[in-house]
Amino acid sequence: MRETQRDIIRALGVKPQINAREEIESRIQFCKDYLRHTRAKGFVLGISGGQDSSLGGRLAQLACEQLRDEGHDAHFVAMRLPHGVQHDEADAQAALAFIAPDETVTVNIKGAVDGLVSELRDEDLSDFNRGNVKARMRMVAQYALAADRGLLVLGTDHAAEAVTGFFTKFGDGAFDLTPLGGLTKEQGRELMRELGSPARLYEKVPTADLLDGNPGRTDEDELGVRYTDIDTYLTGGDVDDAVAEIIEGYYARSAHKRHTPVNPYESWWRRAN
Ligand SMILES: Nc1ncnc2c1ncn2[C@@H]1O[C@H](COP(=O)(O)OP(=O)(O)OC[C@H]2O[C@@H]([n+]3cccc(C(=O)O)c3)[C@H](O)[C@@H]2O)[C@@H](O)[C@H]1O
Ligand SMILES: Nc1ncnc2c1ncn2[C@@H]1O[C@H](COP(=O)(O)OP(=O)(O)OP(=O)(O)O)[C@@H](O)[C@H]1O
Ligand SMILES: [Mg+2]
Repeated sequence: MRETQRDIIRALGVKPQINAREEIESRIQFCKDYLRHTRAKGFVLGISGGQDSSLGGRLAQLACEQLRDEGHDAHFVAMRLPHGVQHDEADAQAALAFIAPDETVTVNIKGAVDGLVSELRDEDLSDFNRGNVKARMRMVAQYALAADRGLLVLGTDHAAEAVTGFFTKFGDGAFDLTPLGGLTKEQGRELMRELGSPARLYEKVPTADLLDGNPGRTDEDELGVRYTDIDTYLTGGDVDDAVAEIIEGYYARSAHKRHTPVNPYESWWRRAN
């Protein structure tokens, strides 16, 4: 195994193999423990129709149900946050049916995104940068609801995204806790199967779906590397040197996304590439 590969695996806490049932139970327990520790009243999470939020949402719903059975207050709010009309709304509805959340709240973020972009008076804001505004607007919506209801905001960050920094800083990268930390994409899929999810939710091609000009653009197309290769790398397997170098390049460039913002007392960034 490459030395950098070993360091990354350790830093992200990836296990080469998992027992899906045990992972489900420990991650639900983590959500329950954290909620009780903070005395918050439950969780909120944006539900897109993709694998990650379907998994995170179902784990959160199960955690809240178990807490209620144990006599505690706990409530899960699934947030639908379409930008206008979502091309794969049917998948989002299938995700909601699978999660069976205590409550669903829908906020169309398009008006807020358009309003902000027009106030910026930057006619040339690229589709790419506008996409990151969408991800941050979803964060704003979730935190507004969380504050109003005394909830915590869940994230869906996991090892296969953390390694490349493939998330919007302070957008979907902003959350109070993520139950999926350390998992590869395939391990997430194993948990979905174990939870009895419909196949369409975990067989769906991953997409950030942030571009007006290219709806449903696949993550793999944008990244230039396949999740199967990222997963192989993260579980200690061999990938082509060229692939490993792409992954390690992403990891180095995105270090700032895996740290709290720097201040004059910090020096980690001086040792980073
Ligand atoms: N070295 C450094 N130290 C501290 N801060 C640094 C920095 N370099 C950039 N920055 C800051 O970071 C900003 C760039 O980061 P960011 O705003 O995140 O933007 P960026 O990384 O350029 O774009 C986000 C990427 O994540 C993908 N994404 C987003 C959302 C969801 C998903 C998904 O999988 O569903 C994927 C998206 O498709 C895109 O490729 C810069 O504008 C700058 O403010
Ligand atoms: N249209 C949307 N409605 C609600 N939440 C969204 C939407 N798009 C993105 N999100 C939120 O942003 C998170 C990051 O998106 P990401 O694409 O990584 O996850 P996903 O869509 O759940 O799964 P996948 O990565 O397989 O597409 C989602 O997990 C979800 O919480
Ligand atoms: Mg997605």
